[in-house]
Amino acid sequence: MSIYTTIQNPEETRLEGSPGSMAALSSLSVDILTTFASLTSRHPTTLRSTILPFLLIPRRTHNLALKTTPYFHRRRFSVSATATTSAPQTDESDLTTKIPPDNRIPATIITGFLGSGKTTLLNHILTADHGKRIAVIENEYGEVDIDGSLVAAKTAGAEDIVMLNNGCLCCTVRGDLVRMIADLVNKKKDKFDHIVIETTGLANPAPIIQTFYAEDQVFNDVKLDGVVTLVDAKHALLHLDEVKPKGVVNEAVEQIAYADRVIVNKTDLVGEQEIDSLVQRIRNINRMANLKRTQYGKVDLDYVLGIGGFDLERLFSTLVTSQLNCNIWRFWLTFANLLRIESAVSDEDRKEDHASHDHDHHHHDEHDHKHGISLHSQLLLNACFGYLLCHSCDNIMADHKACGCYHADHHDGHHSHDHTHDPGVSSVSIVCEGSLDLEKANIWLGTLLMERSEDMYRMKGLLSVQGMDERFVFQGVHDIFQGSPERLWGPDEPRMNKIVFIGKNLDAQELEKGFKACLL
Ligand SMILES: Nc1nc2c(ncn2[C@@H]2O[C@H](COP(=O)(O)OP(=O)(O)OP(=O)(O)O)[C@@H](O)[C@H]2O)c(=O)[nH]1
Repeated sequence: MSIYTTIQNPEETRLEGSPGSMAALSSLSVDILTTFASLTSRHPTTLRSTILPFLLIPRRTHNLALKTTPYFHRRRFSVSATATTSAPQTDESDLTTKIPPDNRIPATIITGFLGSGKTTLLNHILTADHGKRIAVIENEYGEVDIDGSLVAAKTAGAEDIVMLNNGCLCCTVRGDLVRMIADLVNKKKDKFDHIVIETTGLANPAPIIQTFYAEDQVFNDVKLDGVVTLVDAKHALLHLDEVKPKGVVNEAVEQIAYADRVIVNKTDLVGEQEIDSLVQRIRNINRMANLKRTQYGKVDLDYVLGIGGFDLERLFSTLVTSQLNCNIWRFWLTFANLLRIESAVSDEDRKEDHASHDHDHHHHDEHDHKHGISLHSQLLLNACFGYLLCHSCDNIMADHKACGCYHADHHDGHHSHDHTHDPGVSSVSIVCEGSLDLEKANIWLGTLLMERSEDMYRMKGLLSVQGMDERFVFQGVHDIFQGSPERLWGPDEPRMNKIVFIGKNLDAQELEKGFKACLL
């Protein structure tokens, strides 16, 4: 039998053609979800082509300002279900046992603000003894590839390292990511068991996550396993507290909001109290992710790989299990609520509300906070159901143009994505031959950072230093910088300097002039 329902409002759900008794409704809801869950896991494509298409087609209708209007699209849900009202469901029903395994390749997204320790964690994963064959996709913000060579140099573990340097994964090179994953799968499927994607430090993870559900080429072969977010214990608050202009995304907040696992890294650089207040701040943004404190990204690998954070089976079985005793009205209500993607990101009121909660639960912070469905799962449903969240105005809409805040600059065809990065933040890359006078370079950098360390988010370079046979790796995050010799220069290798600065209001000419003045 078919059930048709129109969701108008979470408080006002109407059923048509359904049996009248609550008991019947209750078992029906289970049947619907069983069907849904098994279809989801067994035939991801089938699910999308038989059920979701009905739901996927975005309609240019209303502008849904969730904060002010508790209104949802009128959307006709059609779900086929065998309404076996005679077989009563029990609380012990274990729906997950009916779900066959999902054999798609798992993918992990490593994200975190600039310099938080993503590459350090990646190297830890790649050099650890886990028996997994890992393909790596690296995305760098600057035009010059520094991380790629640092990862490649240190690892024997990676099956494949592919670089995406010509833009940010969350916007301009999303298409490249899709092609790259499709390429990896088509040509080397049997050569790796896991894909790890390191985003730039300025990536907004939401559109990257959506790629895993919106693109058939990816969805059919790869499943998103989890989002791991690194947080720099010393500098994170600086970025989390930064007030951005309306419509500009705060990437540091977004990265935490979408995490399954948060790693508070660099705890050696700060005291316990600072870490505690940072953890509290993180909890205000994301109460559901697991959290660990570390140095140099040293975490157990099962904390970051094989998380199962985005399993559709898990999501739907959570829904089912939580609804076993409830009637179908409540089921739809829950479902409707899931579509209500609430931006944890800029809701200062909620932050206040949870401050006391976080304080009370302080000692449990780093353990289990899974009392609900996480933001990424909401995003998953969001992706499945064809809604988009506009970060410019916090509206949910069926397509970009349906958003009331439609602006050509961020919704146009060339640069269409649902967020805008801070235009004041940019990168300056310098590539030049020659050898550096290390002492001069030290003085220049020291002065630069004394004057501008807040604005200087990240510096990294592969340098040729006078009198040194090795490449010199230079790393800087705000006021902390360090350098060390790496591998030997090759006999025929030109001694090129490559250095990238990322920060706010950077003056490219001034930086280039300063750097070149340190060359001999
Ligand atoms: N003191 C300290 N330094 C760390 C720790 N983890 C990483 N670092 C250093 O921090 C710097 C940045 O680390 P990366 O791993 O390159 O950071 P990232 O997030 O990949 O940087 P981007 O890709 O540029 O955003 C490097 O110099 C690391 O050695 C830590 O726990 N403590």
